[in-house]
Amino acid sequence: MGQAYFITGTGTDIGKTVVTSFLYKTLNQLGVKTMICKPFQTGYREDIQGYPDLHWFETELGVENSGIYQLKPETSPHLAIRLTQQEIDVQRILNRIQQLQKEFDVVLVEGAGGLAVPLIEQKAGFYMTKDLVIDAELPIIAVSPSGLGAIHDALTTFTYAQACQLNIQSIIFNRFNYTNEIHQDNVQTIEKLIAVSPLVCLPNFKNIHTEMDSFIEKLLQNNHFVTHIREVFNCVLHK
Ligand SMILES: Nc1ncnc2c1ncn2[C@@H]1O[C@H](COP(=O)(O)OP(=O)(O)OP(=O)(O)O)[C@@H](O)[C@H]1O
Ligand SMILES: C[C@H](N)[C@H](N)CCCCCC(=O)O
Ligand SMILES: [Mg+2]
Repeated sequence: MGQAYFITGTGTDIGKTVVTSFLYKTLNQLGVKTMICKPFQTGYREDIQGYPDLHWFETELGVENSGIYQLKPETSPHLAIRLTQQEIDVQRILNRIQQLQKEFDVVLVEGAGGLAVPLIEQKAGFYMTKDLVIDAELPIIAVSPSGLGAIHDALTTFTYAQACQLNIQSIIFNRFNYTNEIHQDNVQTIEKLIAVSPLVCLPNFKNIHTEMDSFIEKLLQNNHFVTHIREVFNCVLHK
């Protein structure tokens, strides 16, 4: 039986899909049978005649059927559901994740937006992203930017996760500027504040389509990284 991990972040547009793709490629390189699942995708895009994350996973990684619910309005899931009157069955999501865990060693489940996002508005209140994480019993991998403002965003996300008694397994920084003092200090300061060591700092790729593979190739020669990713993914790695 494999394990699913929830990929969340400090907000929308911060790189969850890019990080999910990075992890998918890296784990596959390490012989780990990996799949991606995006339970809620909002924001239909006319230019691609589809949904951005699902389209990315298909065109960049060849991963099909990563979605469960797609909603056209480019909004929070709870509002898109209200606007479209789409029926949502949480059990369908839980069953899909369960089924994928039977078929794969690792399942990367990407959230919609940041961690504190409402998914479904119910009479009794909101079914939040954290409720899905709890119901599906998922450890979390958080994605954070590293530039100015990242300390607040990362710390509030982690504090919210702790308040919800969620397990933050690891953090990955995105669009990291290796020569910038603020970026360097932010990563160190955030690590001190949340006591979770970053798995990797992804650079701001000039051409993400061509540069990520060589970045991963170099990284896999670093034994410290391979040991660390082995720990994060609970030694499901075969090699
Ligand atoms: N490290 C990076 N290098 C280059 N481009 C990046 C990087 N990270 C993100 N991007 C680009 O920034 C945009 C937002 O990234 P991404 O789609 O991964 O965000 P997201 O958090 O998944 O957003 P959403 O909340 O909509 O799912 C995309 O166009 C993506 O290609
Ligand atoms: C449309 C966007 N790209 C994401 N798919 C959904 C973002 C939800 C954000 C909710 C909020 O924090 O206000
Ligand atoms: Mg995304």
